[in-house]
Amino acid sequence: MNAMTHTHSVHARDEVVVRVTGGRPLTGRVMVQGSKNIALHLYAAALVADEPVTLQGVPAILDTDVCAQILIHTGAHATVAGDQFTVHPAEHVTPEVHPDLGRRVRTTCVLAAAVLARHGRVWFPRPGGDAFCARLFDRHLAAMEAAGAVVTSDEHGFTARCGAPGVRPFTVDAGTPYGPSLGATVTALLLAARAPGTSLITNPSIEPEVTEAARFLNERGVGIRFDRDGLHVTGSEHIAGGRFRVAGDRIEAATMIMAAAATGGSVTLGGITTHHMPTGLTAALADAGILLADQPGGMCMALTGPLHAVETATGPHPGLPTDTAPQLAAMLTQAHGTSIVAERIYPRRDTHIGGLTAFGAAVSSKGAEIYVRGVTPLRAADVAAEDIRAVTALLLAALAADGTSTIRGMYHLRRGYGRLLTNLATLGADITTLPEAHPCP
Ligand SMILES: CC(=O)N[C@H]1[C@@H](OP(=O)(O)OP(=O)(O)OC[C@H]2O[C@@H](n3ccc(=O)[nH]c3=O)[C@H](O)[C@@H]2O)O[C@H](CO)[C@@H](O)[C@@H]1O
Ligand SMILES: C=C(OP(=O)(O)O)C(=O)O
Repeated sequence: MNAMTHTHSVHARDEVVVRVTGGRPLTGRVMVQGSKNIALHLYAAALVADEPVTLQGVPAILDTDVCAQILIHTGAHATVAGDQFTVHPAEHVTPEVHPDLGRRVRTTCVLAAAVLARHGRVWFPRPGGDAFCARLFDRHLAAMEAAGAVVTSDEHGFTARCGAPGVRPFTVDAGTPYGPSLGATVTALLLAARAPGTSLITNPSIEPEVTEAARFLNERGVGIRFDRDGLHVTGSEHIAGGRFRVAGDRIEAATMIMAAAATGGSVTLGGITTHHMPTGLTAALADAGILLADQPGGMCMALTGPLHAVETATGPHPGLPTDTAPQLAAMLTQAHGTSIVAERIYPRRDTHIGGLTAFGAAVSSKGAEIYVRGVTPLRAADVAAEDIRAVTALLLAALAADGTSTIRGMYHLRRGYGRLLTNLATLGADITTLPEAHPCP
């Protein structure tokens, strides 16, 4: 019998609204959670192991709960103890990614690749996650086909099936018109990890999600070498288990730094160092007037003076992460001058603009570019967020605004942040959560 202690119900979208009274500088020290996106890719990587794997420092968020249930649905035994997630390989496998839960998270294809790598066949639905624009997954299917699977689609999803003896060594390109695909690189890594021979992934992503998944596999017997041709992966017949720690969440860290900067405060963060922060992010922050420095057990930030406008663009690691651009736009409402934040990973990612405008921000978009004019005094607003980073951009605006704001769409926050609201309150934010009032029938 599989056992799991849930921190969330994975089925109910039981909502709360958040009330924020802005205008208080955020100051103090808090811990960042383990990285959402690294953890989610490691949940998939844990499925290719032949022995129990314990992931330490797992964030208590909806997406990790959903992924845990997906692993259990495949037949794996999973337990949670505090921030540790342990998965034991399945004795009796159900080679499918749960049809409903698989539509809730983005890593569906990566999870499917792990099942295919171990068991030679899998069914999976179309991936979920945020829907701010079309998010393609053709390179994931290409990797499965290159590894010898025949991939067919039905009304609800896809079947990938290899002949005996399962996945074979392959070459696949992880490049897309928007740069290397993070997810497809991990999909290819997991397939190659169990293929008998050496595979080559050309144009691989080098996001921390990839390098941590590669380190996880390498420590467990998979040969991994990176050179100018790409990632060379030599599969292993036996992939060991054991413990692996999830790195700190650089996106949550960036969010708290920007919230502190927008409110004229200063924070120290435990569980993360400047080494975890991509240089594209630290450069944009430095241009805005925010400096980061390591401290024992963490990192601190300081403002060099009033915030300045910046011109920056998201990009592949170590560029400015796309997952920080909405929060950056919110912070830049409090910077002097006109900023431009261009989105280069997605054709469009601007669901935060409407909400920021409701706070009185002078924000607009033209194609993939977002323009922010500051300094604009923000006023309280009643807004709803549509996705995970838009919700934190709106929270950040509320923290900098005059008066009490209401933010809806907390389902998106719960997907990726386990204790952001608690952390912000510890730093001095005036935040309360209330059950959402439902209209009378
Ligand atoms: C490189 C990068 O910054 N990746 C981001 C991407 O990861 P995620 O893994 O979700 O997305 P990918 O890195 O695969 O996608 C990057 C781009 O490539 C395109 N694409 C992707 C796969 C594919 O098969 N074909 C294709 O064309 C996507 O539509 C997108 O425009 O979104 C996550 C959530 O916001 C972020 O945490 C990641 O940092
Ligand atoms: C968009 C994000 O998540 P997902 O890929 O899970 O939708 C994100 O982490 O910013």
